[in-house]
Amino acid sequence: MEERNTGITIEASEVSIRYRTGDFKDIGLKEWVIRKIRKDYHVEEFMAVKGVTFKLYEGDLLGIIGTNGSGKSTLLKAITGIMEPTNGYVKVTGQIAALLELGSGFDGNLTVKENAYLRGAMLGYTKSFMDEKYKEIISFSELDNFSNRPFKQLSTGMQTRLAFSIASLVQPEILILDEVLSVGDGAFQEKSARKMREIISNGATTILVSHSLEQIKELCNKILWLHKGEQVAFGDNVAEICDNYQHFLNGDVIS
Ligand SMILES: Nc1ncnc2c1ncn2[C@@H]1O[C@H](COP(=O)(O)OP(=O)(O)OP(=O)(O)O)[C@@H](O)[C@H]1O
Repeated sequence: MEERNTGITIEASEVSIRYRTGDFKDIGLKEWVIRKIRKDYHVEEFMAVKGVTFKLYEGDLLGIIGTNGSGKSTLLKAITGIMEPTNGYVKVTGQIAALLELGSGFDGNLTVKENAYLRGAMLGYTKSFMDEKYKEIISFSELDNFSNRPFKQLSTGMQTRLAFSIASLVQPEILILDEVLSVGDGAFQEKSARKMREIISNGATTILVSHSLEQIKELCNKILWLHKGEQVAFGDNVAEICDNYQHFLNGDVIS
């Protein structure tokens, strides 16, 4: 197949990501001194992602699958720039709207409205833009009656709806969603899937981490399967890779 070079929005090349635990900044000065004296100071290193390589083009919707701890969220952190790859590189062309850990970027004691503005500011939206869009956000997330309630009174599903509504408000060039669409109820899942399709049909590249193979098959045109940080498969044969993964989960032997 002819290689297209234009329109690449995300390129991951041999990306490996290492976590270090127990080092100085993790344990603090006092514990470090004690462990040094006891000759019990070790830094543990752990490769969470190992040599992942893929390219995405405008309009691609990549689904990432893999069992717990396979490195999906860690890879997203490298794509969004929260973490630097230890080896390899990630090149991103375009503005990213990412919905990673739920609740991060929210303050439980502030109201829903104040949190919407706070989150908006974190995504780079101005106050006047938020003034203009707030009604749309609150109505899309079906939280019209909760505007002045403290954020901590919202259920996890409600929090997700708010976060999704804010992140998807503008037309991002790249949309990254980590396990968030499964949290809302069925009706909201449908609505957010519709919204995602709208964003994608306008040319955005989307990455979706999901444990729902049905959702991946329905939405994605590309798929990446990670296992213990390794790339088991990447391609556009979404149904086939999902089936192989299902066999793997069932414990069947794959020929
Ligand atoms: N801050 C950290 N320090 C050390 N190890 C970490 C850290 N965060 C994650 N890990 C480890 O890295 C590996 C990959 O974690 P990651 O969260 O990327 O997996 P995941 O595929 O997103 O899992 P899940 O499906 O459970 O969300 C796991 O073994 C995890 O324990």
